[in-house]
Amino acid sequence: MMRSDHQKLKSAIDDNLPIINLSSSPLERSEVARLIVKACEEYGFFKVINHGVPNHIIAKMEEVSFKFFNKPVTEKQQATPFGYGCKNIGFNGDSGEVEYLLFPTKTLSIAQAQTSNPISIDDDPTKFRSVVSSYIEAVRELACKILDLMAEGLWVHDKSAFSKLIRDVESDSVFRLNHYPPVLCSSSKNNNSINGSSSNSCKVGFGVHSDPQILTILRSNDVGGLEISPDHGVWIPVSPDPTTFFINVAAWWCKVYADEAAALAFGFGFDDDNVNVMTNGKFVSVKHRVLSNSAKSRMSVAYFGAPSLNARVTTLPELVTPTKPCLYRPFTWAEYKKTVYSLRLGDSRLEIFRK
Ligand SMILES: C=C1C[C@]23C[C@@]1(O)CC[C@H]2[C@@]12CC[C@H](O)[C@@](C)(C(=O)O1)[C@H]2[C@@H]3C(=O)O
Ligand SMILES: O=C(O)CCC(=O)C(=O)O
Ligand SMILES: [Fe+2]
Repeated sequence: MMRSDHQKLKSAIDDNLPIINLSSSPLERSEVARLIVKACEEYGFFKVINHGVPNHIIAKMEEVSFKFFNKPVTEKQQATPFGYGCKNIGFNGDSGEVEYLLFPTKTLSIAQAQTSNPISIDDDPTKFRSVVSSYIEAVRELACKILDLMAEGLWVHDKSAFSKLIRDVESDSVFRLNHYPPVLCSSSKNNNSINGSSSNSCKVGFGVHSDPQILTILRSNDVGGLEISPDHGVWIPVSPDPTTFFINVAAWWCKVYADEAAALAFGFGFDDDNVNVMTNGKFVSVKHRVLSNSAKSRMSVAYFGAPSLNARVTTLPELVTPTKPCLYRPFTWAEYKKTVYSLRLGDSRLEIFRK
């Protein structure tokens, strides 16, 4: 990372995370778009206020999550076609002090169709589905609003170029409810602690990773634990704020769209001193993790907006010039996803797609 970038980051950290106010007037829209792009450049992570998601939808979502995680394990395991998991994350040996419900958003329509096979997820199964459907619809709108502003801030010709990927009916978006039960921090050596050392260390709820989709819309209850690492070796605790949403930008999207978009928009070249995955396009995808709380349960809800499996991800034509060629070969979301799911949480995934 260049020295000036490093300093910029440090001063921004002291001022806390970027906060984007989405209730701006039409006149302020271009300024909001600029601030979003700046936040993506410096952190790949920001929080939004005045987001427009109705409080009652958020409150109901929290209520049904709480109710679900309070059920006996055997009941939670029967929550088909929704995928319940406990401690094991993914298929390659990652684990954490977390239980979760994870499913593609399309599952809801499948569940709707399976009326003969009721889902034991709520005393009233239709309530769970309708609460989750309304929540997903609302956060998808929020994601689209943000993606449109990003396109605007990057001077991309087609302002809906990004949002239309997740509006697609075949979108491969994913929804996840996480519950981190209270776990005592250990003062002895522990295999599942942050560093495995003998210091007073907290257990890992969700290990270090970056999210693979286009954009993540994350909300939690008022219990902390989430930490982000905008700079190697630096971990910043994110104060919980249940009235807001936290936004995470994914790495592949940054590379295929934003590398050149951001470079052109901000006058940075690809031949800067440190041409690498994270800084190449000046957008970053933040590494994050969750540490368990020793006294309270953390609950989080994440919507991971993704394109359809066969969406071909290429650089937008207006952003390619003879002197700013595309650095990565085009790939489909299916190809990228397959790679991601064959790897561990913290593994790096993008080099495979370099030209
Ligand atoms: C270990 C893994 C879990 C994960 C798939 C992966 O192979 C690597 C990425 C992980 C992640 C992180 C963000 C989301 O929570 C998630 C659903 C995703 O799309 O990628 C998870 C995957 C998972 O839990 O299955
Ligand atoms: O629980 C959280 O705050 C973060 C969860 C997360 O990073 C994820 O589900 O990918
Ligand atoms: Fe994540």
